[in-house]
Amino acid sequence: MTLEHTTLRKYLLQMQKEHGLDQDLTLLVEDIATSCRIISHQIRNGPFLDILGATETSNIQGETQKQLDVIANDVFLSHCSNCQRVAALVSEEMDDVIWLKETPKAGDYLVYFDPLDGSSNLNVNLSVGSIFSVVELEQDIETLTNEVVLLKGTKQVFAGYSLYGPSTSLVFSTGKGVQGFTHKMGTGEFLLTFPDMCLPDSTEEFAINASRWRHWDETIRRYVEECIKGENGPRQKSFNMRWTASMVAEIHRILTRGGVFLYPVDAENEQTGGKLRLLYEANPMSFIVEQAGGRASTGRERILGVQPQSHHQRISVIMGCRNEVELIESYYAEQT
Ligand SMILES: O=P(O)(O)OC[C@H]1O[C@](O)(COP(=O)(O)O)[C@@H](O)[C@@H]1O
Ligand SMILES: [Mg+2]
Ligand SMILES: [Mg+2]
Repeated sequence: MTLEHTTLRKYLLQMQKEHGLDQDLTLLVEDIATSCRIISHQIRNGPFLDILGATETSNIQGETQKQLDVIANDVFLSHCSNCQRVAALVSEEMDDVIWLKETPKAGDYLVYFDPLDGSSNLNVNLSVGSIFSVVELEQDIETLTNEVVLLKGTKQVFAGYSLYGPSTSLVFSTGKGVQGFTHKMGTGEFLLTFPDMCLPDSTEEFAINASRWRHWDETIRRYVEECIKGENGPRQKSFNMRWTASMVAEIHRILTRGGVFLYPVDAENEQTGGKLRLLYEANPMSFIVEQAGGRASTGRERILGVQPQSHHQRISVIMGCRNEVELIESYYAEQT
């Protein structure tokens, strides 16, 4: 049977049958897909509902919340709590871990999410997304502490994102490659439109917020400078650059046509460890990128191997086509 245009339900059932995908995880993935469908609808009707603006509240990271950050968070909260195996939820928009079980057991799930990524793009009608990740507990838990949710990205059993662009995409991995679905207007189904998404090893496109040049360390400056020098520089080829200020849009473009994405730790953000959050931005995207054949690194180590220290921890992020990420890692190795 060809998988092309298979519905999400059919794909998940096939994964259950052929790869032993857990039935509860299947239900959770469907709840996540429902959340994305609802959020997509809210975003597309945002101007009518007058919900594109800011709230008067800030999240734990000190960022002003958009109304849709809060709405999207509520949607994820209510739908991801449906699955009986979910023990806890961790969100960019919530200060604390939300515990759904008092005594979680081995096999229960922890769900991490950035309900709306790139939300500064909302009121200019550019792409935003949601990012999500699921980890399975390896042991029974007797005391509920934040340490319980501080698990390495290598422990993820599912990670994905939804991109609310010209169409709504749902891209995820259960550890068996990366599958891209598109929300079909009219029926509301997610259909498999981009099976087995793969990254090429090389690229001629990079993505970085170049306005931060003055804050970068010498490795990042060297890498970007060499790209910009084009055919006559050490790379001997011409590079293109993109920056959409939405990690989801950025990674989706890279999965589709190659590239490398950088949001490195720099002199301005080093006190917090970088800009992007490890548990619900860097880890899920690293899982996807690795599953598509790419590489995800802090510049000095594999992101998925980093032991989290706190649930809103930030980290340096360099991910995408393997050759570029390895080149930057080799530059960092030379620096020390
Ligand atoms: O505004 P900057 O510094 O370019 O940062 C853009 C980055 O910040 C983020 O928007 C952070 O995500 P949130 O909108 O979830 O806070 C990334 O998606 C994006 O890569
Ligand atoms: Mg984000
Ligand atoms: Mg966000």
